[in-house]
Amino acid sequence: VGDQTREAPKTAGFSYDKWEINPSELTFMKELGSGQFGVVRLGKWRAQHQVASKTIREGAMSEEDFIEEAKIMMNLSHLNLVQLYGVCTQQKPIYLVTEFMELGCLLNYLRQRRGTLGSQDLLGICHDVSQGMQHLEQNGFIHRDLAARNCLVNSSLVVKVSDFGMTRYVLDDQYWSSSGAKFPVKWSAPEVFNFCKYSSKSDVWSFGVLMWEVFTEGKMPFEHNQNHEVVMMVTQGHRLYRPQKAAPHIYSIMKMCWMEKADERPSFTELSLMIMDELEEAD
Ligand SMILES: CNC(=O)Nc1cc(-c2cccc(-n3cnc4cc(C(C)(C)C)ccc4c3=O)c2C)cn(C)c1=O
Repeated sequence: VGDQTREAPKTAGFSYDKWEINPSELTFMKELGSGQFGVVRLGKWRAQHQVASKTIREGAMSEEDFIEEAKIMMNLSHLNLVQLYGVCTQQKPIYLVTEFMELGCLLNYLRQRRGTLGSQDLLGICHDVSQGMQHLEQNGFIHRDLAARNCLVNSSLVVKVSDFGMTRYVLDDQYWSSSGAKFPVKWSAPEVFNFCKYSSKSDVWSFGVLMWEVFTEGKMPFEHNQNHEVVMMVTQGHRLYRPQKAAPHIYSIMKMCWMEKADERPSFTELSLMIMDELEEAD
């Protein structure tokens, strides 16, 4: 009975030996939106598993490099990382199949629920993200575009980090050149917007900005400033203000993430523990 009888591995992929998914076992339903690589749809695998499938628009991604990396990404499995289940590369366009997150992106979730979330809820969101990022850090994996827009929420209100490492495969140079209009300057550490020096410590800087997004319930960082002004302000030592919903202790965690020197910023392991302490303290 083919691989039906062989239990699929508990880890990421559906298929047994390869990380290829047989497209004939996928059915597509409603469109979820479109991102950097193209349209994303809700789908079903073997008629019962809900999945998200990302169609990769021609010319949007350096596909060979990605397919090489995909095997590694599929081994990154954690409760707070959106699981990559497999790829369909035997036809054009190729598509990626991932875990489906019912409530969509964290940024919209925060904006839609503005005023309804207590600081414990907000802290719980930050803890989820720090746990996922700790797993990436432990595996020497850098996200490069951590922000509330790149996190997703499921129906159990678990927050997961999405599209980690994917910026390396974006072909749109408006996106990845630091002077490009789409470059995420407001989430970037100084060593990133100056020298494109990425590390887990530059992800920590972005995590501090994500905490600020969470505690402002989805505000745009430096909302009255353009990217080039933010580069100057941050270089001169200016930082985002304390959100009203963030107690001084919480704000001090954000500020640690924004230390100018990367090695003075905490690790995700330390961040996770500090946030856990704040969560328990309030209980
Ligand atoms: C209602 N539920 C849902 O909508 N659920 C879901 C929505 C999306 C979704 C829908 C449209 C666009 C994008 N999207 C957004 N930003 C992206 C950013 C990048 C980088 C490279 C710039 C970081 C790459 C791809 C994307 C991308 O595909 C996503 C993640 C993905 N998943 C798994 C869901 O469960």
